[in-house]
Order: sequence, then structure tokens, then C-alpha cells
Amino acid sequence: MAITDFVASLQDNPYFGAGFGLVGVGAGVAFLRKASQVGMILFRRHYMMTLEVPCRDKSYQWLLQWITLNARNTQHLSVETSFQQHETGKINTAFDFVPSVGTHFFKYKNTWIRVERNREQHTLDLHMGVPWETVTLTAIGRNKNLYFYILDEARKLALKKQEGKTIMYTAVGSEWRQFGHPRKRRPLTSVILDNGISERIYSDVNEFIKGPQWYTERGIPYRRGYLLYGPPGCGKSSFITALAGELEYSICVLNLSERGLSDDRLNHLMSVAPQQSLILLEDIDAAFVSREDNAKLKVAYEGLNRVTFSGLLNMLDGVASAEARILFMTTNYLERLDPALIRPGRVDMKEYIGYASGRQLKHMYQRFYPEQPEEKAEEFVQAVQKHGKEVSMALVQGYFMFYKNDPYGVIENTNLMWKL
Ligand SMILES: Nc1ncnc2c1ncn2[C@@H]1O[C@H](COP(=O)(O)OP(=O)(O)OP(=O)(O)O)[C@@H](O)[C@H]1O
Repeated sequence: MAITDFVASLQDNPYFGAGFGLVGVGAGVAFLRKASQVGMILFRRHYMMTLEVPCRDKSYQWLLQWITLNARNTQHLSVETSFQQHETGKINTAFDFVPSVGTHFFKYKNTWIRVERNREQHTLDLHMGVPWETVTLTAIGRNKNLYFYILDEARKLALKKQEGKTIMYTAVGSEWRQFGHPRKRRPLTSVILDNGISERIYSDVNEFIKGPQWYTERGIPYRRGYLLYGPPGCGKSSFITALAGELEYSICVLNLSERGLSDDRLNHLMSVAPQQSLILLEDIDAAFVSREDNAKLKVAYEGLNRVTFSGLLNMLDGVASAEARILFMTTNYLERLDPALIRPGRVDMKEYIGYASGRQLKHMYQRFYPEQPEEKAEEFVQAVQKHGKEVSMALVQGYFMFYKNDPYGVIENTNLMWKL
């Protein structure tokens, strides 16, 4: 394969992102292709090939982890400590060892590879606010596929760590960045909704995912919008998280009220959202309110935010992404939303997620106390409903936490539920 073909094939390769450049120096021949922001540079002199991966590239961390596993003889490791605080207050700490800044060697498929991890003293990665780093692999030999294999193995290793987990992304600058640790998938059945809402949305999303052809044949943009509305603490966010887990999708959370989020950036973010992800616009009412009802307020909001209402509508209607786009919006106040925002085509399915019904209360009781007979669950429902007050599932869950091992106490003390 000619080196130019090799470059072309690399550019088609998903691991290489938007582009990269190649400098080939040898026998007076130089090839230069635009080094992009993803910026992988391949360098070849005689039978030496160099691959440079900058810290902003997605494969950078994967590669460091993979090198740590493969360059077992390397003595120079640095530690990257991460910790996660759970809602209970418990903290889990994890130590990741990665090759330190400097030079390392390892052998892969009978080829010696030199690794150089460099840190620039005077250049910062503006998105992350950390010193600019690169890792450069230099292999002696002619096996041009070596780097494909390495990147592929590194990617698989990283994905394996994420198996059974849901990844959350937030927008940082013009990119999506992973937010926190991948979370253990929440089973869909653990979110108890009323009236088959969960099943309805799940089957709608599934049908959508399976039917791209239907949309293409009719010339309809391949996207679907959902609006979940209702009082706080009734399961909107939990359901979306669990749904993502069930579909093995990630979630991209976007806060429209964020300062500095312009219409252009919003459109760009939509077009670069990770594949197989649900896009979540939470509390959409906080960003835009109904034109008719709150004209003044809306002007004030638009003054603060740089995403304009028409920019948002354009994004919802836009054709920026060729991928399937599944967008969820949530609000506590449906009546505050401009009807233009939630008309069919922009929002295809609206579901009210309300306060706990008798059925939900019963289900929750049975989940907490599976050994109890059904009558006890019904007794609990009656005990709650006799107060004639609305209660969110979040409140019921919080109340149950006080009676983890007391299935009778939880029935006797329901009056305390609203005092939590
Ligand atoms: N229907 C439900 N089934 C099981 N657990 C629930 C349900 N609703 C709420 N919870 C629990 O209550 C907590 C808060 O729920 P969640 O954040 O999903 O509510 P929400 O409707 O999105 O609220 P908000 O409108 O304030 O964003 C979560 O810990 C969740 O486990």
C-alpha cells in the first residue's frame, strides 16, 4: 500500500477522528496533510513510523492505560487518583497507574516500540486547564497496521471497563466530556411509573431505533423528541437514566441556561454528540418560558442566555446530525413552555410523571419488603392515602430508608412522611 493510501485509509478510520497529518521524510519525498485539532501526526523515515496522540484526543487516556498493561517492564509510573462520593457519603478511591512523563519501551507483536510522553511547560489545554501533553509511539519496522491494532486494543480495554455502566457526558466548550465515573446501570424496573408509561416510552424508543429505513423512505428526519413533565422527585431523571442503561446508550446532559452557550455551539454540540446517546435537556422551563404568558421574563432570560429561543427551535428542527437523534426534555411546569417548543415534530411524545399513585406505592412497598404478603402492601397504600396529600416517589423512598427493616413501622407512621 502506498503511504498516501495508508493515510487515506487512516482518515476513514473512526479512531482517528476528524483528521490528522502525515509528514513523511525520506528520499526527498514529503507528504503533508493538514494536522487537525485531533492532530495525530504520523512520521516515517525509512522504516520508522511515529504516531503522535495529543491529550485532547479521545484515545489518549485509553492508550496510556493500555501501555501500562503492555509495557510491564517500565519502572516510571505516575499515579492518577480518582474518587467518587456516593449519595450515602461513602467515598470510593481508585488509583490508576500510567506511564510517567519520559521515555518507555515495550515489545508488541515482535516489534519494539518507543513511547515518549511529553508535557509542555508553557502550553495549556484550554478546555481542560491542564498542561498540554502528547504521547508519541515510534515503531521500527514496516507493519503499518501496528497502530490500528494498538488503538483498537486500547479502545476495547477501555470499553470493557465500561461494560454494564452508563456514561454521562456534559458539554465543555465545543465538545462532550465524560462527567464523573461511568455509573452502574439502573434497571428500568427500579423506576416505578404509573399506567404503563415506562413500557410505552421504552417500546416507542425501541421502535424508533430499529426503524431508520422507515424515516429515510418517507424523507422524515431520523429523530425523536420526548417531553417528561410533572412535579419534582417523581422519577423523570431516574427513568431517563434507567432507559439509557437498558438501551446501552450514554446520556449527554445539556444545560441551556449555561452562560456562553451560543446558538452555534448548541448546533455544533448536537452534531458531534457521541453515537448511541440520549440527549437530555433538563428543566427546559428554566431556560425559556411561554411567549404569551411571560413575555417580560423571557426577554430577561434571553438577555442572560446566549441560546435564543429561535436558536433552540432551529436546533430541534435542524439536520445537523446524520445519526439517529433521541432527545429528552424535562420540566416541572408544562404550562410555562412555549407551544412552539413542544409541537409535534419537535416533541413526539409527552408523558406526565406525577405524584405516587396507589399502584406505585404498593409496588414500592413490595420492592422494599418482598417477603411481606400483598395485604401489607395494600395496608400501606391505605395508610398513605388516608392523609389525602400528594406524595412524590422520592419522598416515599426517603421515608422507607428510615424503616429499612421495619415493614410494620412503615405502615404505622405514615404521618411522619411529610415531615422528612
Ligand atoms: N417513580 C420512581 N420510582 C422509583 N424511584 C423514584 C421514582 N421517582 C423518584 N424516585 C427516586 O427519587 C429520587 C429523585 O428522583 P428523580 O431525580 O428521578 O426525580 P425527577 O422527577 O427527575 O425530579 P426533578 O423534576 O426535580 O428533576 C431518585 O433517587 C429516585 O430513585
